[in-house]
Amino acid sequence: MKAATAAVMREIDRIAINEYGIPGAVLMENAGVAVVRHLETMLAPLSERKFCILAGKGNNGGDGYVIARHLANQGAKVKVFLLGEKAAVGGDARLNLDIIDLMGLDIIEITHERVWDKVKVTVTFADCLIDALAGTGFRGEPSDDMVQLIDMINAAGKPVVAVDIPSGVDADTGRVYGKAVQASHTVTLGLPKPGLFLYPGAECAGQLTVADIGIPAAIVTGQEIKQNIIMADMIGAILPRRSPAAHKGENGRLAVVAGSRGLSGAAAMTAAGALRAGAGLITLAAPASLQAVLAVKLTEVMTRPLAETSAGAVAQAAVQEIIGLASASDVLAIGPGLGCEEETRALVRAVVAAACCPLVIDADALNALAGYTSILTDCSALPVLTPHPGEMARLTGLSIQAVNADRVKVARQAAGEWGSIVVLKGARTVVAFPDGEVYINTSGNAGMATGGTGDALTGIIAGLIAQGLSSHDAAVAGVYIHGLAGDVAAAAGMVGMTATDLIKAVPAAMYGIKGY
Ligand SMILES: NC(=O)C1=CN([C@@H]2O[C@H](COP(=O)(O)OP(=O)(O)OC[C@H]3O[C@@H](n4cnc5c(N)ncnc54)[C@H](O)[C@@H]3O)[C@@H](O)[C@H]2O)[C@H](O)CC1
Ligand SMILES: [K+]
Repeated sequence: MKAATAAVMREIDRIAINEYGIPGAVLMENAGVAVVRHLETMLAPLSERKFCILAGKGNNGGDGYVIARHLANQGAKVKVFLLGEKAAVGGDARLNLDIIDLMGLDIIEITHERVWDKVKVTVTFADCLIDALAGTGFRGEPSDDMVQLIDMINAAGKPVVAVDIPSGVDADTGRVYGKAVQASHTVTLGLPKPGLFLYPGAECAGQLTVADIGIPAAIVTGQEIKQNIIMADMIGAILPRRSPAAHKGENGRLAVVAGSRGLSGAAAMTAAGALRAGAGLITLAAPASLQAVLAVKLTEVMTRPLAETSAGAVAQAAVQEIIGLASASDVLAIGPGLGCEEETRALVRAVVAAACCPLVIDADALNALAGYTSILTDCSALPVLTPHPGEMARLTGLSIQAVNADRVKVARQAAGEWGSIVVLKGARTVVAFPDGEVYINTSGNAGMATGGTGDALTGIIAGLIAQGLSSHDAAVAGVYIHGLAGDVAAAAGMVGMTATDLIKAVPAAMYGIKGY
């Protein structure tokens, strides 16, 4: 599903109005009617309900006046509070404000202190609050009076339906600079906005509905929209159907270079993730002293002992063997549990520079690339990097806070600079491509915030590449399947679920998407 930033939505709006001749008031009418239809599904019969509509001075408020008119026509009790003066409202919003004024609806301007008591009483006795304070036009920190109103809405304990986006949430980034409305439902207009899927905005949106407001489809398809939301149907179309006559050699050869003394689990989970994602033949190359334990842990995986340092990490002497293994493989996953010895880091850089198969680079291999990202642009196939925010901070020189403040922007910039696919992990993983295309994941849960889930993701993405998916499709499908497997595992209890539980749930997640 495509998602529109505020600027893209404005442009789509502009084309609909100026080039197709659809009056802005018609779009606003459609927007308001779409919200009322949603209210009917929630609160019928509307004639028995009391609504409090909190409107701003912009077009989001305009949608609110349309909603007020239709609710009043259906016999509902409606009070409208306007955050500002009527005189400050212009354009299509003014048109609709004037109509409800003529209808005799109660419109109260919040312009002086005395009004606040009235707001409080209305909010307290309403069955539902409509948040039409601000939408895509909202910028920065909310003003003091908006904060006061947001606090009142959030404290009311009532159903709150946000029009387009909860007020206070940045439509592009999901950032909340001060306070934001905590909606129970959001009806977003035309196209969903990225900020509804990225935290903390995603948490403010509640149950999300995308409403058609009559924008010609050709306008949307004609736009170069680079932001996408990953949903199950998209992944269903990506995943190949396995031939009934398939044999293991057709499902790809995959090599994993991972592990060091004390970190054998990371290596095992990467290989197991690939196995459960359906890879045909997997070779796990790890320091020689780990081979015996890994062979016992992973019955179906072949193991390859590598030369090791005195501390039990992969030694420089293993470089040719790994490059040879990569040549005989469809994909190489490298990094989990490799440790932080300088010798191993140099080896990682040598392998990344020389390997001629697609790479999935994670964990300690990413740390090895800090300061050396120029190697990535010379890789023969577009490498997939899977940093968590800490690794991303190390690679970019930004703070973790700065990475998380605008995950889409940071991932996109890195993907462009490094000529790589960047999978920035975390709640709502972002997948970014060098051409600026971005995918935001929607599956997964907080139970996945536990050791080993990142290793599993590396294995899953590599396992999909092994089966013939492009690195592009494997990255997008991999993050969704990984999150969905987490959701399947969490059904038996979210807190305390392990990466191994997630890995075991990968086949069920894929079955849910594709039916195999
Ligand atoms: N998607 C569409 O095609 C349509 C969208 N519609 C609705 O219009 C809004 C966007 O309207 P716009 O006039 O551009 O801005 P907003 O109403 O979202 O916001 C302006 C409003 O907010 C106030 N404001 C902005 N920042 C702050 C702040 N930091 N603190 C306090 N107040 C702030 C500003 O003063 C204005 O009052 C879109 O979301 C849809 O809901 C159309 O109705 C139909 C077509
Ligand atoms: K809103």
